Amino acid sequence: MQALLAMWSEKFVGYPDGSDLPAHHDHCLGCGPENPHGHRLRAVRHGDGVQAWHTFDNRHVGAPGIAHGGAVATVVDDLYGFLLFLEGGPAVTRQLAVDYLAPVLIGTTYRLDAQVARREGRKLFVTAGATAPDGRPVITSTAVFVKVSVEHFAQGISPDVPGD
Ligand SMILES: CCCCCCCC(=O)SCCNC(=O)CCNC(=O)[C@H](O)C(C)(C)COP(=O)(O)OP(=O)(O)OC[C@H]1O[C@@H](n2cnc3c(N)ncnc32)[C@H](O)[C@@H]1OP(=O)(O)O
Repeated sequence: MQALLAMWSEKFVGYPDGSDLPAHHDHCLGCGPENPHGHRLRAVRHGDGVQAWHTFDNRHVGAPGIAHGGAVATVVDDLYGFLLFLEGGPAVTRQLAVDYLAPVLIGTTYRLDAQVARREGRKLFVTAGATAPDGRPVITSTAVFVKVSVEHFAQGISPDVPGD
């Protein structure tokens, strides 16, 4: 728990516009560099939001040549997680909606953007989208994140799980 507290306090600091944002942790399915099944999403601060460029590979295939919808949702959910570094503290996904406007193709690089649309008490209402190289939107999303204390994450800590 102490290590977790230390990790959070190191990461929830100010990030200038355009700077790289850190992974949530090394084994995070969305962005962890040590997760062999993960997406290794990298994101930067972009104004008051976050931006990423992402390419799905054959580990994430659904229909041939097309990214699995769940994989796309994972990346969008994790992208929202980068907004929390700008908010200054942790929160978790309470509700996530994804509109799939067009197939997300394996091997194509998409631009993803996310921002906080509204804050209400402990809730963050966030929006995101992904754009194809020709500028077409391929997904849009909304979500509700709820701010939590670091103690929330103690529920998942086990000595047998890598990264804990
Ligand atoms: C540092 C983070 C890394 C980010 C990684 C990427 C993101 C993730 O994968 S997070 C992991 C997945 N998410 C989770 O595990 C969260 C599981 N859920 C929980 O733990 C709890 O529901 C928790 C702590 C969020 C809130 O619990 P609880 O305090 O009982 O409140 P709950 O009844 O669920 O509702 C919370 C608020 O959301 C509101 N709410 C719920 N659904 C909706 C909705 N669809 N639209 C609008 N508001 C909603 C509720 O009305 C409530 O509002 P208020 O604060 O005004 O009362």
